[in-house]
Order: sequence, then C-alpha cells, then structure tokens
Amino acid sequence: MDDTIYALGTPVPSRAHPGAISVVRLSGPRAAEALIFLTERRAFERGHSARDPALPEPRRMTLRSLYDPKSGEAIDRGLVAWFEAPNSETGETMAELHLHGGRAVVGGALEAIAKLGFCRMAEPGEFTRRAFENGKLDLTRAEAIADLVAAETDQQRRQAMQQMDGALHRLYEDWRTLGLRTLAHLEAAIDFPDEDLPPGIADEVHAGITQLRAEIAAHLDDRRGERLREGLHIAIIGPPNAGKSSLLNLLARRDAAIVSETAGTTRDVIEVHLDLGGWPVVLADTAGLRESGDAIEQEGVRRARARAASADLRLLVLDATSGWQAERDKLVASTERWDGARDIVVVNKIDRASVADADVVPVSALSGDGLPELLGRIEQAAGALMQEGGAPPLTRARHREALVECQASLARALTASEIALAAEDVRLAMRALGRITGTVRIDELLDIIFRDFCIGK
Ligand SMILES: Nc1nc2c(c(=O)[nH]1)N(C=O)[C@@H](CNc1ccc(C(=O)N[C@@H](CCC(=O)O)C(=O)O)cc1)CN2
Ligand SMILES: Nc1nc2c(ncn2[C@@H]2O[C@H](COP(=O)(O)OP(=O)(O)OP(=O)(O)O)[C@@H](O)[C@H]2O)c(=O)[nH]1
Ligand SMILES: [Mg+2]
Repeated sequence: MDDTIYALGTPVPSRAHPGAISVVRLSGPRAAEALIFLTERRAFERGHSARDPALPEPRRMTLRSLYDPKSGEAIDRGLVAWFEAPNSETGETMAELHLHGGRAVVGGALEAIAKLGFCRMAEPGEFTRRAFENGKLDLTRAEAIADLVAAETDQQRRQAMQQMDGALHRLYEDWRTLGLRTLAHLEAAIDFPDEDLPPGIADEVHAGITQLRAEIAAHLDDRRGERLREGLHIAIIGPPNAGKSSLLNLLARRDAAIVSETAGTTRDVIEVHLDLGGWPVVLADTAGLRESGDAIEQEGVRRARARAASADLRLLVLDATSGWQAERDKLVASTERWDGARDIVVVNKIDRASVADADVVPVSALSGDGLPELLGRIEQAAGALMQEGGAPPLTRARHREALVECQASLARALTASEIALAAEDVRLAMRALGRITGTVRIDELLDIIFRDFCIGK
C-alpha cells in the first residue's frame, strides 16, 4: 500500500481502435509528485517536492504538456487532474492523465512514469482493492464495480448499480447485527453460569436464529441475481428436423448452427448469447429427441435432455407438417421440469401448414413469420422468472457458499446441547456472513476476488 501504482484505465489502443482519449491513473503517496515531474519540464533532474505550487488545484482538470522526465521531450498535451487523499476513489492521493488515444502516446506516457523510478504497474483490481482497504467500499460493492464493467444488458447494469449502492451490503450487515445481538444474549448466559437464563431469553434467542434462518433461506432460493449475471438459460428442444437450429439462427441473427434436411443433424449443444429485451440470455440448440441406434446421436440426445432439465426456460419446437399434437404430448410428458405455465411450445413451418391453437406459438423459421410474437412470449416468461421483488437478489456463488455455511452453523446452534456450543455456532455463522462483505477479512479470499478484475480497475 506504500507503493504508488499506475495503469491505463481505458482499453489498450490498437491500430484499428486508437481511441480518442486514453486515461492513465496513478494512486499512492507519490502520485502528486509524479504529476509534477511529468508536467514540468526538467523538474525531475532539478528535484521537486509534492507541495510545489505548480500542482493545479485538486479535482480540477487542467491542460498541461506531458514530458519524458529523462529527456525532457514532450509526449502529449492533455488534461490532468489530481485528487488529494483521502478524497479519491482509492482513498489515496491519485493523479489522472487524460491523453490523446493512440499506441505511441499511451506507450510513451507509461514509459515516462516508469522512468520516474518510484511507481510500479498496478495488478488487476489493485485500485479497487485499495479502495476496499481504505474503507471506501465493502466487498459486495467492489464486486458490483466488476459486474458493472462487465454488464452487457440494461437489466445487468441495473442490478450492478443496486449492489454498488450498497443494497446487498446493508442486507448482510443487518443479518449480522441480528446474529450478533443473539450472540450477546448467549454470551451473557455463559458468563453467569450459576444463574438460570432470564425468562424469555431462551425464547428470544430461538426466535432470532429462526428468523435469520428463514430470511437467509428465502434469499438462497432466489436465483434472479445469478441468472442475471450469468444469463438466463433457454433450451430449444424437440424432435429431429423440426427446425430447432433454424430457429436458433433466426433468433441469433447469424448462422450459428448447421441446418440440413437430414434428421439428426445437430448433436452437440450449441450456445449463443443474446440480449432479449434487456435480459441476458444463453440460448442453446440441442439434438433432436428420438431413439437412435447411433451412439454419437444417443449421446447428443442425452445432452439435450440434460440441458432441457437444467434450463430456466424451455422452447419445445415442433413441425407443423407432421402430427405435432401427438409429438407435443409425448415430449411434454417425458421432459423433466416441464412447466406448462411458463415453458413455450413453438410450432414451426407454418409456411407449409397452418396452425390455429391459442396455446402454441406458430412461426416460420424460414420466413420469420411469428418471430415478434415468439420474442414477446420469451420476454414475458423471462420477466416472470426475474420478477423484481423488494429484496436485492443473491448475485454470486461466493456469497451463496458463505450463506450455506452460515445456515448450517445456525442449524447446529438450534440443536446444540450446551449454551457455549450454541454461541460458538452462532459466532461461526456470523464469521461466514462477515466474509461476504469483508468485515471479516481473509487475505487469500481478497487475492482471489481482485485477481478477476481487469488491470486498471
Ligand atoms: N476520470 C475518471 N472517471 C471515472 C473514474 C475515475 O477514476 N476517473 N471512476 C473510477 O472508478 C469512476 C467514478 N468513481 C469515482 C469514485 C469516487 C471518486 C472520488 O473522488 N471520491 C471521493 C470524493 C467523493 C465526493 O466528492 O462525493 C471520496 O470518496 O472521498 C471519484 C471517482 C467512473 N468515472
Ligand atoms: N418450409 C420450412 N422449412 C423449414 C423451416 N424451418 C426449418 N426448415 C427446414 O427443415 C429442415 C430441418 O431444419 P433444422 O433447423 O436443421 O432442424 P433441426 O430441428 O435443428 O434438426 P436436427 O438438428 O436434425 O434435430 C431444414 O431443411 C430446414 O431448411 C420452416 O419454417 N419452413
Ligand atoms: Mg439442429
């Protein structure tokens, strides 16, 4: 944390995408000093102090030339700003160089900083990690920043923003406060072993733990957040040759899957990522469902069934020209987790046979007829699955694991044979909760979390 770190905060400029502007950020005790040496020609040789009046007012963008500290050559003329600790993103002194985009400018600026000899390149996520270390944000907010940068759809961005505002942090800290209050009751009872528990305390402890368990259980059941981060999984299933791959290509607007008149063309699961009405979707095409003597096709059918079972939503695609009602009844009955109220039956090839049935969505993957209606139905089903409630959703496997551990400890506390053991279980449960927000810090965990960030974040 004593180091002054620096990194390019914008994408690496390439020949194809030089970028109009590139931003380099520095953070640490010598960031302001670096800015002086970079913006005052020859100051580096002469020597200068961070208190030098040549620094612009903090938080004020100022147009300056940027010089190589060794040669004195001008590298660029751009806007610079600095932030005085602790009033910055990281809580440390920070400086920003807003350069012209382009590889030579950015390369020259990074080299110039390196030549100062007292700054080093930042590790992935190191800026955000410093913000965490300096108490600017908790781990759930730090993770929300990574999610915000990764967000590709409106709904993903909304969720990340909600988490960045501290919605999850508040939820988990409120639970911890409740648990710690219960723990205090238990500890009071241990400290006075000769006395009976005051009347009502045992009930209060029991009620507190039970309430906590119920709230955490409801939160664990809520898959909205993880679905939104990872994408809603939709599986296209149906008999061979019904036009499943054709439909996937139509929805993806590209030739992602091979289409042919031969039944049994698709064997592997083929995934495409789509934005359907703001919902991130992972749409999967699968092998046609039929009994087959071919071992490879059989494996494809096994994968298709597995995908149908694990998906959040299923599209059953049938062929309008060949007894689709009987096929539908058979496949609906044999598909695990089929939900008549939510999953969608699509009857394809209506360019060749008309379909009048209010319970199915008629389409032609060939002509595109019925596509708007199908998209409407999918968005409606996605909306129902992701229905926004008041409580912020669980968003990460890391949080889920800690909450599952918390639940197990609370369950043990309820059945513990001694008060001291119950107290220890509640203490463990609260440690698990504290790990989510970082209130209980574990260095290895921090390494893992911030390693997944991009450099410069
Ligand atoms: N130029 C620029 N744009 C950027 C960033 C940046 O670092 N530089 N950010 C990088 O992520 C994001 C903004 N995040 C920021 C978070 C906190 C502070 C900050 O100065 N916080 C102070 C003062 C708060 C205030 O004035 O209300 C503080 O917390 O004490 C700045 C940027 C997005 N845009
Ligand atoms: N007339 C007509 N033909 C279609 C339509 N959709 C698909 N086809 C044709 O039906 C045949 C099968 O299409 P695919 O998309 O490969 O069918 P599939 O369900 O993926 O088949 P498998 O991968 O073998 O299970 C191809 O010859 C397509 O051109 C449609 O809406 N109308
Ligand atoms: Mg296919």
